Amino acid sequence: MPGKTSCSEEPLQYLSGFGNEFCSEALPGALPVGQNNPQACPYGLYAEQVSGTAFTAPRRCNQRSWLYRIRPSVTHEPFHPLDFASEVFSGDFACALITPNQLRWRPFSVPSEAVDFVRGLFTVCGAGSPERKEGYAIHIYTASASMDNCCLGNADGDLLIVPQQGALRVTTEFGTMHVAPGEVCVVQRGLRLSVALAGGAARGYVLEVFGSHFSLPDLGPIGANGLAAARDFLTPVARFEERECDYTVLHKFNGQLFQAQQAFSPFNVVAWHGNYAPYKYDLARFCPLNAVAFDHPDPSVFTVLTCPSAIPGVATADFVVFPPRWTVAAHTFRPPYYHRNTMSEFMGLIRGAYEAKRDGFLPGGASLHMCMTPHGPDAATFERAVAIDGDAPEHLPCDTLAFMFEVSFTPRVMPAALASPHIDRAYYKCWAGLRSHFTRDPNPGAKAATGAAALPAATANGSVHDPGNVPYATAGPDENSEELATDAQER
Ligand SMILES: O=C(O)Cc1cc(O)ccc1O
Ligand SMILES: [Fe+2]
Repeated sequence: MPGKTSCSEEPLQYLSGFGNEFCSEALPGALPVGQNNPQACPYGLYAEQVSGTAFTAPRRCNQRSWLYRIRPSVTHEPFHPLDFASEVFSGDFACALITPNQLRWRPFSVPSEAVDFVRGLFTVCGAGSPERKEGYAIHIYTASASMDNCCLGNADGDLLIVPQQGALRVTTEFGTMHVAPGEVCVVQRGLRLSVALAGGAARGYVLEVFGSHFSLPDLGPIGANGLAAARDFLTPVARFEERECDYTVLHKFNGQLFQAQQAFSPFNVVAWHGNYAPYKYDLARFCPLNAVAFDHPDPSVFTVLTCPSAIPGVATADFVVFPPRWTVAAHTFRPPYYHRNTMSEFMGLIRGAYEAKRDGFLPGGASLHMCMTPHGPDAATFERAVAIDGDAPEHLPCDTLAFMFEVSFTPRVMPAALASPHIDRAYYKCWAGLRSHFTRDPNPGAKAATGAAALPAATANGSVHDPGNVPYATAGPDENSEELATDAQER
């Protein structure tokens, strides 16, 4: 292998803080002092700015970094379109499908053949347009191989990566991050990343936002502390390799993938400074706040990161986590309430079970509830929740870790996602056992009337007429038969 590799064996180090002005140099004195682009940079490096906001964005939200690198990014062959799997990995939702039905997918399977992070990306849904810099896309990745002399730069927006299985080693121009299940990372628009597997076969979720960047939510009356703390966000330190090789730069631009060759590794940044840099966060550090007297608060109380839209208080997308915690609300139906929202909700499960659905919603699977699509706890959860001692504190299992991408634009669903063999066409039946407990007695005594003993057992589907929950071309006479979805991508 020509060239030499620097710094590759050192343990990974991080800088702590959210949105800070960081400085990092892998060689002493590599950062110019007092100016950004001297006539000649230390060590003969090239200066390159990458801006994440308009030059003129207000100072409080202006983001940019300066990179000092061995060769500049511009040194590459022309980009050529790459059309692999464009029907499963996309940013174009014009032809995607609309459905008001509740959707759920069983865990997406990791391919047995060698598939890397980018080739294993599978778009589930999205809305808006990367071209207009508004909206988002939600993807699943399943990977069985590391990206090899290959990186991805995403001109379309920021990527929030949520590993569910298998740790990732995410190398960026700013340094390398180890991101295990239970942690998340953000790689912003335009910053190149190469994903290596650091824990075997990998599966996880990606939220891509086309407009603004992620920020920490305001805490309002909560005060100055709680939820995600700024100091728990970790940005990698500068770390470079000087490697001449045949290198492939993948570039996603307006939803399409392009590829260019260059003769060196792009991870050749010896020093950098600025506030536009990738970061990771351990969800175990999230400090949840919740009801300590009664009633179930809205899930926004669990917001880790928010990507604001132009409308105050309306996020393009919120990243919300449901962590292990005590649930103590008295005389309260403790699981999520039944609801219909103007925002749409994509949910994933990193581990354990989710409080509203202990069955059927599995780690590595997903659910999607559209704008005003009714949903809530399944029948078994309802029965359990009304039967328990409503005042006794309960600790939700320590291994539970569900999350939600709560989005404003109503998503369209990719045809391949609807045709996926993992789609659970019987999902709607989990609510079939929710029967009427209505009585003309205004005070029937909550437990006696609605407790588990008084309820008819939830039938899985028995007497319920099956109208077909997902009326698409791919739905056959037996909607639960996986064999029917022969044209679906096995992801
Ligand atoms: O649908 C869900 O399970 C997510 C959710 C959780 C909650 O505690 C309240 C509302 C809500 O949408
Ligand atoms: Fe919900």
